[in-house]
Amino acid sequence: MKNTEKNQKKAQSKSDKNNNQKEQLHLQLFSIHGLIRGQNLELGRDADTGGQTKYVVELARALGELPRVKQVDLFTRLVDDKRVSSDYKQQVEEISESARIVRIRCGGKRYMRKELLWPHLSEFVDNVVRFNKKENITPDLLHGHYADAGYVARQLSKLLGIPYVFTGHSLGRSKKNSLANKGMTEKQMVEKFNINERIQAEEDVLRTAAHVIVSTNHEIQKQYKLYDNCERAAFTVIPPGIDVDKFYPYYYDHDENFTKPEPYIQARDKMNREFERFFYNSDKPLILTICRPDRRKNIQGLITAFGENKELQAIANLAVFAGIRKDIDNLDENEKEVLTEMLLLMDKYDLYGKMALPKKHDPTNEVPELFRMAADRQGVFVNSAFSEPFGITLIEAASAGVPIVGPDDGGPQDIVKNCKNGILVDTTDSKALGEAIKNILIDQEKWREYSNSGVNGVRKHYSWTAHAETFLDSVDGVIGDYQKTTGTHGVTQAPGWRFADLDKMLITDIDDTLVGDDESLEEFIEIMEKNRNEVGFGVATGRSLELVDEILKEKNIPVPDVIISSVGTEIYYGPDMNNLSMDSGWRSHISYQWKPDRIKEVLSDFDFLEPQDRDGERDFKISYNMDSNDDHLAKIHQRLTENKLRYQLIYSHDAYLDILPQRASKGRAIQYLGNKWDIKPENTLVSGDSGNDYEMLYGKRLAVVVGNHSPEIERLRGNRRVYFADSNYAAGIIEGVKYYRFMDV
Ligand SMILES: O=c1ccn([C@@H]2O[C@H](COP(=O)(O)OP(=O)(O)O[C@H]3O[C@H](CO)[C@@H](O)[C@H](O)[C@H]3O)[C@@H](O)[C@H]2O)c(=O)[nH]1
Ligand SMILES: O=P(O)(O)OC[C@H]1O[C@](O)(CO)[C@@H](O)[C@@H]1O
Repeated sequence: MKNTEKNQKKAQSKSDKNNNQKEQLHLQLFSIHGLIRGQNLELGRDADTGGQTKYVVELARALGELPRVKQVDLFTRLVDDKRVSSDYKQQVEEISESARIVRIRCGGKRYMRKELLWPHLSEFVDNVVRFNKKENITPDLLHGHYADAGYVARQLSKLLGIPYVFTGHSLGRSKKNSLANKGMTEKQMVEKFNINERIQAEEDVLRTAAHVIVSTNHEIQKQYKLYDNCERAAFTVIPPGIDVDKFYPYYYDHDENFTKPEPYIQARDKMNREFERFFYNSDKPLILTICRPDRRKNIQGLITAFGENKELQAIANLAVFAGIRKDIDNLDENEKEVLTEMLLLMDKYDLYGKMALPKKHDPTNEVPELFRMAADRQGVFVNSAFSEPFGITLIEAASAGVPIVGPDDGGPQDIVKNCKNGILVDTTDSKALGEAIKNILIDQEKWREYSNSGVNGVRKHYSWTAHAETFLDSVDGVIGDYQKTTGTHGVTQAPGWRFADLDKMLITDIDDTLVGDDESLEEFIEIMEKNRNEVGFGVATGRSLELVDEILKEKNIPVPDVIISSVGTEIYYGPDMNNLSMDSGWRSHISYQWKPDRIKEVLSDFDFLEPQDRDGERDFKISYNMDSNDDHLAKIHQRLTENKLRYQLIYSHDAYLDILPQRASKGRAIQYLGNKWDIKPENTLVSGDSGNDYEMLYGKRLAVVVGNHSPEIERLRGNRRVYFADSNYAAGIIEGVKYYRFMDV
């Protein structure tokens, strides 16, 4: 299908969608950290696998069940690492008829903690763009989960012209405050958690997301209120749901007509045996906690509360399920600290025989069963976190019929208001925590009341089906927002609208290639415009963006679809010269090991280098004037390598020296564009005239060297995919276009 037709159809289908609410939707969810799969989630495996992991899988399934939804893609990171299951290296995993997990490469193959993923997020964005183009998908809505996926969804939204919504799960500013209260310095937080980048991403998301979905009102009032852009965000409160079939009430087991599923029978048996290993008397009421081994969960507070309260120790046992571990020594520093402190406290209060710290458990069958075991033993579930954005464990406990004790800060306040299933306390006060637990344990009537109303409250307030329906209702208007960004010809400013359908592009150098002869330039423009629907038009030049603008205006050249400027260090998308969008993925790609200040510093004593005026300098280009002298170049190379700096030197016209990041060049920028938008090198025609075009002309692309080329480019002659035109300037490009039969002439 011709691209004009494709674009029209696409615009038509989008406007149909806006008019016909019954049109089926394609939703894309993002939760980057990895270790997400359809079955047997490894919750609590580490600090990054917990409530959010479960939330996104269950949300994807629930959305996929709605009649109005055609497809849900849940994107996460592809991990190919012997230390984790091979399930995580499968690119696509169907998790229901209309929902699937799509795994995307970014930052190599190894599994890594989420804070280390920030430098690689642009790669994630680019690979999603490519995946969608290959699969011919134009999603209707993007949904980022957690700050990093918020960043990804925002970038995709800009590139593709599609609205996005955001769910935070846990917020950087709250974490920063709580770490500061614990005595951590800002420097440590930046080093360990990349906290400021995360907070900046959250601020940006609040400014630009179409909706911010939160689980509770408290999240808005107490957590998002800490953000400068809070007032600009459109919040929607929708609590998550729970699988009530899995977390069924404990008393079902006592009904002779109920057939307990086999996996739960086995799970109970196994957990009973586990308790036998730890407890003197494992029939005593059980104080249960299940959480990630994260300092914020304040497990130490709970052990202290139990340790300090002899009465509590006399009436109950404490079981702490804090993730899964083999060897604490091999864990990440934060988890290691939490677990070590737990063991030290157990020893300090001599809790042997009264406290269990099992090394592993299975979140799929054993966790639901553990809640029921706690209920059967007339126990209590405790979430002792300092604060909790929501607290899925509290609704799991409610659903199974265990009363709860939780923090009087955050989501638990909404949960207890709805479910009336327990007591909230200041969890930093270990005495109060211990007393609250004891008060439920010793009061049978209260226990039963909390247990029953928890079971009923969860079924009334926390359903994934209701969540998914409310979600769709609230984003309905947003999906219609396409039109707001639609330009006069039905094409939006977002490059995705143009590039998602393009299979071919022509990219040319400007000076002495595209311009030089006005007559043939005019002819070239005519040909290009005639083919513009099928073929993207780009320029790749040493000029800065401002100078590109100047020459385009001077020569009446239509605004290209893409401008690669400043020797390949910047990529911009048209079509509106006053509103170009920069490719931030490219920016982030070339920023790798780029240390401009350090470069300037180590070269500062070379008096043969004269810095060019500030106009010549860009974020990714340092420019000097320098007389021709081989010795000078050698000295610069030596100085930069001695200082272990990564760079490229481009010396031109025997006068100008540009120092660029190692990864930047016109050729690599074109290759990057081809990869991102899935345009094959064989469908990319490039043209140039001089030495600084050499690297973009060499390779698999269809290259055209214009007749008026400089001698240094002669070395390309004889290459299969390099055509040397006889004609000069734009006429040479036209000759090359004809030679390759690249487009209608
Ligand atoms: O060793 C463990 C630890 C946790 N879990 C499970 O993991 C989930 C934990 O969820 P939650 O209690 O909500 O805590 P977080 O992991 O901290 O989740 C974050 O994201 C959730 C979803 O938005 C919010 O409810 C939380 O407040 C927020 O901190 C629950 O299903 C637990 O049963 C296990 O199975 N085993
Ligand atoms: O401590 P943080 O960085 O706020 O993150 C909380 C973590 O808990 C999770 O719920 C784990 O699934 C994720 O949201 C996140 O990885």
